[in-house]
Amino acid sequence: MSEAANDTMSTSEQPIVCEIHHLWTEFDKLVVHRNLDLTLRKGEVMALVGGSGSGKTTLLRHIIGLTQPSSGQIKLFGYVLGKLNRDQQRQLRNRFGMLFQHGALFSALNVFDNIAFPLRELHQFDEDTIHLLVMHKLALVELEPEHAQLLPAQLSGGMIKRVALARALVLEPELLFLDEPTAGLDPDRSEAFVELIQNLRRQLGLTVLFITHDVATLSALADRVAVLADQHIVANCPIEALGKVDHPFVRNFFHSVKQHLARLN
Ligand SMILES: Nc1ncnc2c1ncn2[C@@H]1O[C@H](COP(=O)(O)OP(=O)(O)OP(=O)(O)O)[C@@H](O)[C@H]1O
Repeated sequence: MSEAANDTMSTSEQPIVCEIHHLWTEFDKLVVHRNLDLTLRKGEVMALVGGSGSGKTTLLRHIIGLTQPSSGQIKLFGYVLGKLNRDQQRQLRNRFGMLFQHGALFSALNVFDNIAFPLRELHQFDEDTIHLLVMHKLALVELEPEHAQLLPAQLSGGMIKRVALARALVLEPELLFLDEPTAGLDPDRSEAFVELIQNLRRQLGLTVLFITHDVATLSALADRVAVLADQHIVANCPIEALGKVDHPFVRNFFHSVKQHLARLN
């Protein structure tokens, strides 16, 4: 269980941040989501797990409004996606940050300009303020000021994730989405990145939804685990409670979690 889990035992009384009802996604004849429901509350750190191709990234893309489901409803902070005017969309967009699996940094922009990008798009801040905000976020993700001038091609995998995280945090979002935050990192870097997210969660009180295949990342970070299988959420509970769920994917998955926890003890 994550060390922050005790602090969030009362999250069942917290406001709902993201609510998904009766969601269907179909690509031609392929049904990816069938009547899927999911609720995420303020302050929760939820892992979304499922087999390869089960529809995790597609779901995340729907939640952040990059793509639309075939039917069903997604509410973020109480707003129904698809029913917002441009201003509301922009305001909503500024309340969450997204860390894409491979960082999705702009290769032609240096670290500073990558992190500054969402700020400059707002047209609200002068360059002195942007400088302060960017350098603050760089320090927050434990990178050095001199890293600001480097191009993405000059960064290690772990540094790319940190810069992408700084960019995701630059507008001070309440909600953070992470797609495979530790994929591609060696175990040491992966552990360091998990620690960074734990620290940020404590400092910023973030709500987090993250996709992972990595049992170590999941065990260290998640308060709850939502399991996507058979086109819908078959379990949504604290890690320990997964053992009570009678589903073949969940059984196998829980077995790997237990093995991991046994290795730690
Ligand atoms: N735009 C699209 N058009 C057609 N099929 C798609 C599209 N996007 C995703 N799919 C299909 O939807 C299914 C779910 O894909 P998705 O990437 O969401 O799975 P995932 O659970 O994130 O997988 P992984 O863990 O391997 O990253 C896959 O079969 C994929 O091929």
